[in-house]
Amino acid sequence: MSGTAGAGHRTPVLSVRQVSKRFGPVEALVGVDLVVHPHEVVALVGDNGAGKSTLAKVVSGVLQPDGGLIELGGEQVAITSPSDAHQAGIATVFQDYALCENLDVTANLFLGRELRERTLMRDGEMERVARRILQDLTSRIPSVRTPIGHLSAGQRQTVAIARTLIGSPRLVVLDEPTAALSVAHTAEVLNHIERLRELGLGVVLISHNLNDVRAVSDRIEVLRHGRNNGSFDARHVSQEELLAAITGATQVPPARPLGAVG
Ligand SMILES: Nc1ncnc2c1ncn2[C@@H]1O[C@H](COP(=O)(O)OP(=O)(O)OP(=O)(O)O)[C@@H](O)[C@H]1O
Repeated sequence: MSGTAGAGHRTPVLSVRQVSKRFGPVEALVGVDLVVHPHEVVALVGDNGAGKSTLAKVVSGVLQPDGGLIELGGEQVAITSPSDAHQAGIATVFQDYALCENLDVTANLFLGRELRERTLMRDGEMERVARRILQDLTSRIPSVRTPIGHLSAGQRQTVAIARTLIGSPRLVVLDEPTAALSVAHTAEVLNHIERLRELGLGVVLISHNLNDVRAVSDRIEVLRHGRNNGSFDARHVSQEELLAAITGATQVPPARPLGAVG
């Protein structure tokens, strides 16, 4: 168990320590830890209601944790809003993609962050950056001027992922990026995730699809009932071991509180 493939001794891009979040009587997260290094894809898996999306929302500033701490690049931060998260270099793709159908690829990539010279939009520059980002992802979208409404589900996911590369991201969080995609489109999205790793980013991949997760991640973190329930090197873990951790057939002992000794 436990692995940090490719992580070496570098400072983690993200360290979540003992984070908790409660919704009334529901303990969505209880003392959860999550560490992601540059050049590392960490998958977050777990059954329905395990707390995966809640953790993604805490890291991306959509929700505020009740306890625990978050470090970026080794420094403790308070991420009090999505715009805080963006400024800190955290980009998240939620399941709804949040794209505008009637706008083209370039306009969607820069939505709300358009490049301007005084009041004029720098269309040429935005198109140039859009083309470069799509190239970086080895995307097959034919033109950055294509309206989103004309793209396939897989291409829309590509645009949503490409959008994370606007600005200076260091961590990309993807919530179920291959749900509802065909086999071919899934392969394309997994390829984009590998490109994000090659570009040096840390990636958190939330997925129910264990085949996808094992294909692309370095490490797999299991959540169960809002708690960490196993950390696995993706190269060596078996499907059975993962399923056992997800379903609770194997359980990890409760984490020791921060600062505890002995
Ligand atoms: N806004 C909310 N209000 C109340 N309860 C919530 C809220 N968001 C999540 N929960 C509860 O918190 C727990 C964790 O939910 P979460 O969506 O994080 O799980 P998940 O692992 O992402 O599940 P799924 O795979 O089904 O999306 C669940 O019991 C869920 O019902």
